Amino acid sequence: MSAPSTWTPLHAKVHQTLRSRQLLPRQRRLLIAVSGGQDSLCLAKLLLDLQPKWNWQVAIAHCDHRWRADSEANAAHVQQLAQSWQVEFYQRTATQALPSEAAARAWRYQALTEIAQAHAYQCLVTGHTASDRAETLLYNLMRGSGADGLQALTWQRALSPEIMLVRPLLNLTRPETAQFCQVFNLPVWEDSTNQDLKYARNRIRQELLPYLQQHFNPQVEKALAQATELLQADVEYLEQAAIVLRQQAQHPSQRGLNRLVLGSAPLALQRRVVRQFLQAALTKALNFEQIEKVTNLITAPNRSQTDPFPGGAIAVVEGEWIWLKQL
Ligand SMILES: Nc1ncnc2c1ncn2[C@@H]1O[C@H](COP(=O)(O)OP(=O)(O)OP(=O)(O)O)[C@@H](O)[C@H]1O
Repeated sequence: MSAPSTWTPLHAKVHQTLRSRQLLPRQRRLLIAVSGGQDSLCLAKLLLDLQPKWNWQVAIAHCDHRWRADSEANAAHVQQLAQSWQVEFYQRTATQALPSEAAARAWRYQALTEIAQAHAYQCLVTGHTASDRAETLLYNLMRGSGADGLQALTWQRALSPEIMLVRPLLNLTRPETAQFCQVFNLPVWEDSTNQDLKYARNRIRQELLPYLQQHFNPQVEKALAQATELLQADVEYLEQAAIVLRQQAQHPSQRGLNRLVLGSAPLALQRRVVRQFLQAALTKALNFEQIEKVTNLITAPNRSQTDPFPGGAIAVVEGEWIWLKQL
């Protein structure tokens, strides 16, 4: 596949991470999501260089959101690079306007998952770094997320029963990927929207983080990425404990929660059980206030109830039970 190249400390670091976290097992079919930016080029080069050690089958996918005037040229650039590496290349182009960053992201993950499904790739691999983690943590903190929102950007998560999303570069910083690209002379495509300060993420990257670095902690990105790592382990543990408690508290009809069982549990678990219960029953993500109203019913007087949720159900106290009822 790729020409043998120098083995750098970054190769060793990623190889070690893959081993210790068992992120990309041997012989898997990997679909690498490449935007053309420094992080995903660094990722693609590293995985191609490590490929002989792991016997993966590797391909590259690019999504053209058609957001920027140069997006077609960007896609062609990535295609050419894939060709020069002699790697299978897939591309999707948006057919309708994507009105926001969130819409673009949702479309991109959908498109990448479809490619992976159609061609039996077991792992979709992205170039998210510790710097992305630090930015996401700050962004979510300012929106009032709980631990679950703060632990965003996990090393891996299932996109479907057959496909894992894997992020092997979460312990590299953006300066490290930039340097790597420079050393190997990788043709990075500069995304002009990265400079646009109307996007909150760019302001965090270009204004907030440099400020924190200068005035508080030169290693602030690493520190924030580490905080994410700690939160992730806590969230995993709490979610597991909540699943066990929910099994004890939930009525077999799945429409009721037992207040006596929940009453003696810590608030952190009560909230999680209520959220899991509501999400399963209403199949909608609910906001903090809605979850809080049901959690308060654990100790509320008999006959207390909530306002209707989207879809028209309410939660009502009847003796030792909280019931979800359709109005
Ligand atoms: N147009 C694209 N085509 C293919 N892959 C992409 C594209 N844009 C981003 N990616 C993948 O996603 C990774 C993260 O990119 P970026 O930080 O720009 O996206 P984001 O919108 O912040 O994503 P997320 O919500 O997943 O954090 C890249 O390293 C790359 O692997």
